[in-house]
Amino acid sequence: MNPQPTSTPPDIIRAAYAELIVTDLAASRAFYVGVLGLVVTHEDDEAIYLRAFEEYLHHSLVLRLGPVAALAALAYRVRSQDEVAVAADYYRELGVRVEPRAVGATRGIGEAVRVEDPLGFPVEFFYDAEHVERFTRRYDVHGAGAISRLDHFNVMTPDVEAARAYHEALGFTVSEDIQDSAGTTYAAWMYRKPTVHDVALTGGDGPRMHHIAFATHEQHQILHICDHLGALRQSDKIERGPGRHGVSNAFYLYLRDPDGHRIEIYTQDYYTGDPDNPTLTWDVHDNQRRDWWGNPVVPSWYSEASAVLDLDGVVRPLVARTEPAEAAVTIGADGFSYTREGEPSPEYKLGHQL
Ligand SMILES: O=S(=O)(O)c1ccc(O)c(O)c1
Ligand SMILES: [Fe+2]
Repeated sequence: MNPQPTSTPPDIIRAAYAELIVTDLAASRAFYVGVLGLVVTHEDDEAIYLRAFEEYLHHSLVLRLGPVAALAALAYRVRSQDEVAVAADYYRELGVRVEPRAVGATRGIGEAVRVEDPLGFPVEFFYDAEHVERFTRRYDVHGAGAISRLDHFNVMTPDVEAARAYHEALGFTVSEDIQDSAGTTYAAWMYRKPTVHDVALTGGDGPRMHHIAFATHEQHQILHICDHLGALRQSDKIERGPGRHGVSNAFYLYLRDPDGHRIEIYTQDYYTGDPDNPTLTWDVHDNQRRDWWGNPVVPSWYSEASAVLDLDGVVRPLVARTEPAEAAVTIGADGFSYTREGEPSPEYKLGHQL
């Protein structure tokens, strides 16, 4: 693989949609439409095309029926239809698999290109897409848990530094990251749109999809989703949170869908659009980095993630992370995390699980 292509990278605007393989469309519909309130743009026996309320493109999420729950595509919108060809050339020079996609290969999407990126992820670049009704002001259909837009992808990959360099070459900028005193990077958040991230890199065995995140405008929408799941006696779909992130400052909730795909609902991160936006680096031992209130990260959040398909629909084999694992170093090996640097935290705030 050519690590540093000379050709121009595609001009990526934002993380736009994800395509997930689910094993039971009805169960998935009950979750994504019945609980999360996403709008159905189109549905048939094979797939459901969903959008968040502020999305005017055909969809923010495709749920496609299949035998194995997995990620089928992460799709970025580029600035013009010409940028699709730029993307194809860039990835051909990278020496990875490039598959042009005809108009309608994905319902509602025009001529596009899908690649197997250097990290092993199936990524689509598109511009032309069908415009549909934007439900921004359709308060008559917004539920109490109204989701406004897709915000970011979080991918699990063994070498975060290499993944960071690959995304920087694509024109992404790091807003925040987590490192240790030896310079190991455990996670990084990178953006094209002027918010904290379009993609986050989580160190771990990969390629795996850690989560897809949707944004709401306010905390009460996230709290309603929790209450709604409680009313359905489906509180087991709540994996982590609600809480306040240290990184990004967002108020967050992590859910697991009927297939175990992790979905984050997220609100109140911040603007990053000036050219000199400062990068914030967190110490991996800072107990407030992942939850500003110091609440522990549940072990499954570090260890579990969705399988990823190649462009033939085959699950990608995993590459093991060789650098230290965050879950091991924050409260394990050296036995400490801190709320205030230099002061030991009490056991109950170290996040040990019973
Ligand atoms: O848990 S972290 O505060 O590191 C975090 C920050 C932003 C995110 O989108 C996320 O998934 C996780
Ligand atoms: Fe996230």
